[in-house]
Amino acid sequence: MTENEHPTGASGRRILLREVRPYGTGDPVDLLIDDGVVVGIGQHSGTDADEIVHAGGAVLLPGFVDLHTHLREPGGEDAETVESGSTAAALGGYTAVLAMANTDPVADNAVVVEHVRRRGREVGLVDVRPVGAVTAGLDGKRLAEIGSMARSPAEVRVFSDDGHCVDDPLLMRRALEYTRAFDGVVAQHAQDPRLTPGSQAHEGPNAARLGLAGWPAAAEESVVARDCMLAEHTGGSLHVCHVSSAGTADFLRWWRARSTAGSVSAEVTPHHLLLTDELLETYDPLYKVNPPLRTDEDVHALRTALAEGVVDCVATDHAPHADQDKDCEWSAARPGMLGLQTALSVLVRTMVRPGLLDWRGVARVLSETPARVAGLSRQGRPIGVGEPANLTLVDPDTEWTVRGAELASTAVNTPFEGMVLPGRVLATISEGRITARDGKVEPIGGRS
Ligand SMILES: NC(=O)N[C@@H](CC(=O)O)C(=O)O
Repeated sequence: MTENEHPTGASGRRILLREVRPYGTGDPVDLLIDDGVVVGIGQHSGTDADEIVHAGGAVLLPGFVDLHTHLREPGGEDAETVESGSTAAALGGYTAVLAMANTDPVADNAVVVEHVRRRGREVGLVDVRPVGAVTAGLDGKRLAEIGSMARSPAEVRVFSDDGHCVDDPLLMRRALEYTRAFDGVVAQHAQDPRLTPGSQAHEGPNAARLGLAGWPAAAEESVVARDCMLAEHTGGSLHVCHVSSAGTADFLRWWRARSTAGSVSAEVTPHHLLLTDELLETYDPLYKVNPPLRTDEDVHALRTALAEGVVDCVATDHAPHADQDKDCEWSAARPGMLGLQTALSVLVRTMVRPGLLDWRGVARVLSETPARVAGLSRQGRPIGVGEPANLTLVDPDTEWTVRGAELASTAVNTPFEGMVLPGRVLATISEGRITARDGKVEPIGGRS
């Protein structure tokens, strides 16, 4: 299948969205979709539609694209599968997700990435795009089969050792050079391992009080600075995963003002926009994550950087873990948090309600920029006639209580357990097919 075909299968149906507000502005309009494409925006009678969705003035956005999802298949199916993760993604408003390579076996060759892409198509709820590993077996020693993954039917464009840092500067340089040849991107988990041996939490007074080994922000900042320089030197494309510190944001601001070559994009996670290391007090491993939750000052710097476009997108780092890996003492627990079904709500709470981002800004950080970074030409498009119908309908006002057990993931490790958050996804439309509506995915059998 090529980029121009319909990854989740065009419906051939006519769907009328009644009374939607594209980007949350203006008077409500009706939007007509036919065979996967938006064919009309304005007033429509609805008499010739197969299906009508009454939106009541809800906000319409381009479908969300997650650059950083751990789907755990193959090898970690007790935490998540392509099917359960795709379900969570569709319910969270996503029409495409990039599936990280730290599976078992590692996605460092064409066979594994093709398997993941195929499973995504079989499930058919979101466009699942495998990320390829940068180094074989994520060992940081030699490059993975980057070219063969890029040329394979899985069409891999983003490469990452996420969970591990590509800390050898020569390998990082080679990866940036190599991926440049096919417009690829290296997504770096920036963490100097020599500065973070045995690290458990943000290095600061809270970790010290609890006797937890620290993960200093400098371990991230120094790698980001080095990699930006390597991107400029090689002309390659660097994507910085999960920016977590005020210092990284400051560096990127400075870098963007002076850089002349290469390309740098950066993501922040919803949890780093809301949560701080004060939560360590609970000693609850739900709050253990890599990079760690940091301070209030970092949270505010990250919000400002996202509003300014210095950090240019939001990615979930959705990291499901089975109960036995979270329901244990802090130091034995695996780092990571669920994120797909709460990302929009956390963004509404941290950025939209405080006036830091409007809905156009939300479309930019959740959809347009991630689609551009991933090279997905059918995603992150403007809402307009002739465009592919990858869309998300949002009720900005309704508040809901997060319950891990009610989320679609196999794992339940949400750090937002019990929190009341604003904003709900009413419906997700992928290539003209309703994939999620009113908190339920639409069965694939319902597709014509
Ligand atoms: N972000 C996380 O805390 N966890 C990630 C990998 C990682 O970055 O350690 C995971 O795969 O679980």
